[in-house]
Amino acid sequence: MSNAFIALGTNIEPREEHFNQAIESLKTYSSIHIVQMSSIYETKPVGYTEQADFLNMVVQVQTDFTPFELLDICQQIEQQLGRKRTIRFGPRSIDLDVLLFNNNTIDTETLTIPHPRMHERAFVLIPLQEIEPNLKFKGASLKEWLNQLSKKDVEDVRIYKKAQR
Ligand SMILES: Nc1ncnc2c1ncn2[C@@H]1O[C@H](COP(=O)(O)OP(=O)(O)OP(=O)(O)O)[C@@H](O)[C@H]1O
Ligand SMILES: Nc1nc2c(c(=O)[nH]1)N=C(CO)CN2
Repeated sequence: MSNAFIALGTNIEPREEHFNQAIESLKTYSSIHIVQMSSIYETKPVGYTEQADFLNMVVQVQTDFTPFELLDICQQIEQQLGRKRTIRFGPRSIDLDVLLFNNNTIDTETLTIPHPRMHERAFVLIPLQEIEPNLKFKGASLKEWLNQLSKKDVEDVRIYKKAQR
């Protein structure tokens, strides 16, 4: 069994429903077990700022799939939920990014692990820190990566719905 973290993002309504459907779709695979889910955070758009606020969260899964198979499943779920690719970093009904897969480093045309932009995204690091506070990647802890970000980036990530534990 491998251990992986997947980041979810949405900024098209019904946002929470998109998360619910994506998680239900992940659960339909007998080779994917959801181990932990973060709270849901409401976050200011990063990159392309003229768009609605996002909901973001991170889930930890155990899986028998390869990283490439897991990426493929994430992309199938995006398609099912009507993801359209128009503006880069623009609005989306759902985005599922594979953040980490065991301690693997992968650098191919279609898949990069660790996710190439995760270390600069408070909307990823904060939910990840909630469920796996001691995690390290690319030689630094989540706290160290977060300390590199601006105060505003961190403040722009707010709890929207606390996880039930
Ligand atoms: N770790 C990864 N997780 C998801 N997609 C990845 C990863 N590494 C590379 N990719 C590639 O990135 C491509 C673009 O992904 P996508 O359209 O979701 O980008 P985006 O959501 O607009 O931006 P970002 O990748 O910064 O979140 C995908 O087709 C996929 O092949
Ligand atoms: N707050 C926030 N901003 C973003 C997000 C996201 O998920 N949340 N995703 C992006 C492209 O992947 C671009 N900008």
